[in-house]
Amino acid sequence: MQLNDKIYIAGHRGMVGGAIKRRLQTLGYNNLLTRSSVDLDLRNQAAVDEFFASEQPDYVFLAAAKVGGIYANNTYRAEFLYDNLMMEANIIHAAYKHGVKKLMFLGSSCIYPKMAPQPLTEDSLLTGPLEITNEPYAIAKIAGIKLCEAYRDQYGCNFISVMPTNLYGIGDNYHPENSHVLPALIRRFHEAKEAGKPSVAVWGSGTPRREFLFADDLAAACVYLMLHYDGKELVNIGTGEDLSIKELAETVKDVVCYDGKIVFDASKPDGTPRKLMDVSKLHSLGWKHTTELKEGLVQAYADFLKKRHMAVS
Ligand SMILES: NC(=O)C1=CN([C@@H]2O[C@H](COP(=O)(O)OP(=O)(O)OC[C@H]3O[C@@H](n4cnc5c(N)ncnc54)[C@H](OP(=O)(O)O)[C@@H]3O)[C@@H](O)[C@H]2O)C=CC1
Ligand SMILES: C[C@H]1O[C@H](OP(=O)(O)OP(=O)(O)OC[C@H]2O[C@@H](n3cnc4c(=O)[nH]c(N)nc43)[C@H](O)[C@@H]2O)[C@@H](O)[C@@H](O)C1=O
Repeated sequence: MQLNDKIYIAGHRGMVGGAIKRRLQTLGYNNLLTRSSVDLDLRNQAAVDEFFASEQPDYVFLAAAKVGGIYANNTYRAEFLYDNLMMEANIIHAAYKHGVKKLMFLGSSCIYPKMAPQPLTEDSLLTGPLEITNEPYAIAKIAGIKLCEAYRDQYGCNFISVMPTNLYGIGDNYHPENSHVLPALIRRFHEAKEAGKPSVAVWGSGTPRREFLFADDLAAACVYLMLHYDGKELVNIGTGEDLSIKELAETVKDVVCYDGKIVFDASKPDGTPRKLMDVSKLHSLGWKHTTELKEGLVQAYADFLKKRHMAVS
């Protein structure tokens, strides 16, 4: 990937797309192509084809998707399947049709079977049933992986697939119901502190375990792999360390400086008991994360406060 190559970041306004854009600019890649969903609805095949025909990107980071936490995935099941299938199919086909040199598809750790041996290796894909709460999203992501593989097999396309673990950081989604656990807890502990509430409810039992990677670290991994990896096989991207939801809640409580109690709401789903990624392949390719959870949480909370202040001013 040369500095003057035209690089399309699908989903540049999102947490991951924004981090990839920052990373590319830091490295001197300034021929960047972006469109918001208002200007280009990626579910519209004709619009996507026309966009690729007129813009002719050389590289594509496919970070656009319908994304959310366990409640959103389990509530908007049709949208998570349809929107993600349409976006990925349209972009992957247009990339082939219009001669894109290389495309990176972003999947997710939820593609692996609910009870697969931990840590999750890339070859455990399709070896068992999926977690029900995010099965539509997972099926869409698996289809994206298979599309990239099939276009490589039939047309020789250099399309690679990476599987990020749970992510957080600058520009995260803090929606009270639809967000992922980490941003949800930042917001809930902050609002409880502001309101002087005696306790904060955390969904589920607190026993599931999750791995969290700072989004700017993910972006660095994505650019690194776009530059150095051309294989057909998946690459997991994570930290290789996890913690329980209870431990996460206690850490967020400390970062936000909330002094009330934590209570667990058993009426909410736990989801997958654990999804720790095996990142030995990523490490063997020469990349390792640098931002540890506590440091990333401090940066994420600062970003949350900045955006909140901007929203009310
Ligand atoms: N967040 C996480 O924990 C994880 C995320 N991932 C993957 O990383 C990628 C990015 O996730 P993340 O940044 O968190 O998600 P965000 O929700 O922050 O961003 C999603 C982006 O997709 C765009 N988008 C959604 N629907 C459409 C549409 N119909 N047409 C055009 N653009 C659309 C949005 O554009 P706009 O803002 O213009 O509307 C937005 O910029 C996704 O592929 C996701 O599956 C993988 C693992 C974990
Ligand atoms: C990245 C991955 O992320 C999603 O999977 P998930 O990791 O299960 O999603 P989550 O972050 O929403 O929840 C993790 C855990 O956290 C607990 N939990 C506690 N309190 C809150 C809470 O307030 N909000 C949420 N959302 N969860 C909470 C919750 O009960 C569960 O045990 C996939 O849908 C899919 O998007 C995907 O690929």
